[in-house]
Amino acid sequence: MTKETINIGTRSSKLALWQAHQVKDALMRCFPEMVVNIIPFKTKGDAVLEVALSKIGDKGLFTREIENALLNGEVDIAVHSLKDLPTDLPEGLRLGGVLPRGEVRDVLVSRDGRSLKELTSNDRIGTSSLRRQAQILHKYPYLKVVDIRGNVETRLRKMEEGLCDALVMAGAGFIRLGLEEKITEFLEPEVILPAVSQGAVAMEIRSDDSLVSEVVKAVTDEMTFLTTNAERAFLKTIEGGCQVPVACYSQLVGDNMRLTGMIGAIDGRILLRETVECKQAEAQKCAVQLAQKLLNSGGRQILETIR
Ligand SMILES: NCc1[nH]cc(CCC(=O)O)c1CC(=O)O
Repeated sequence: MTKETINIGTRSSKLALWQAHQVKDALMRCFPEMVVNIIPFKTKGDAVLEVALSKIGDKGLFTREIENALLNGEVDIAVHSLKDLPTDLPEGLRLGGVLPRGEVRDVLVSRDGRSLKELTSNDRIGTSSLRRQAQILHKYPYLKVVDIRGNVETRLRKMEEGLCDALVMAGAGFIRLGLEEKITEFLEPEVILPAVSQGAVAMEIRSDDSLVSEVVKAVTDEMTFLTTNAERAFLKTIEGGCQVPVACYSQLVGDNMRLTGMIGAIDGRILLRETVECKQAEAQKCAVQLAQKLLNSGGRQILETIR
C-alpha cells in the first residue's frame, strides 16, 4: 500500500519551487499513479530581506511556516535546501530523505569576468555568509567584503547596480535557476569549503508517518544521505546554523569517508581547518570528533567572540 496523494510544502521562491518540482518528478517516476501537489508558502525569511541574515539569529527563518503546515497535516513533505534546515527539528518532525546532491561548490560571479585571485583591494565582494567572508578574507586579506542579501536574482541586480564588483554564492542555486553561463569561476573546496549540506534537497516529514517515510526513502540517494548527515552531525556539535563561520564537507574516497571541517574568524585572520578519513559506518562519530577537535584547538574562542 502507498499513499494516493502527496502534498509538498515549499517556499515560493523560484529556487524552492524548482527543488519541489525535482521531488515531485522523482516521486512520479517511482509512483506513476500518485497525485503530487505543490503548495507554496511565504516565510519570515522571505519577508525580512533588509536585515543582515547573521543579525536575525533565527534558525528556522525559512522553514517554520512550512513545518507548521506539515505538523497540522496540510502537507506531507516539506522540501527545503538541506542547507537551510536547522540540525534540531521541531518535535514530531524528522529528515525523511534527500535527493542526489547537486553542485556543492560556491561560485564567483564577477562584473567584468575577473577570477577571485585577479580581484584587487579596490574590489568589493558581495555575500551575506560569514562562512564565505571568513574564507575569502583568510586567503585574500586585501579584499573587501560587503553584505548583499536577497535571492539570487536580487543579488545579481545589486551587483549590476554597482553595490559590489563580484558575488560569491552557492553554485547549486545558480545552476538551478538556469544562470550557469553567468558563472565566472567555480571555487574548489580547497579554497572555499562549502556549507554543510550545500547542494542537497531535503524532504522533511512527520516522525510518525511511516507511509510517507517509505515513499521518501524510495527517492532518497543513500550516499547523499550518509555524507550530509555526517556534515550535520558536525554542525550540531558546533551548535551552529547557516549563520556562523563554520563549514564541513564530506565525500567518499574509495571505500572511505573523507571529512574536512573549518571554523574561521570573520576577519579572516584565524582559520582552523582539518581533514580526517574514516570508515563509512563511522562517518557520524568521526564528524562529531572532528568538530570537538576544532572547538578545542581554538574554535570555541573564535565562536565566542562572534556570539
Ligand atoms: N542561503 C540561501 C540559500 N539556500 C540554498 C541556496 C542554494 C542551494 C544550496 O546551496 O543548496 C542558497 C543560496 C546561496 O547560498 O547562494
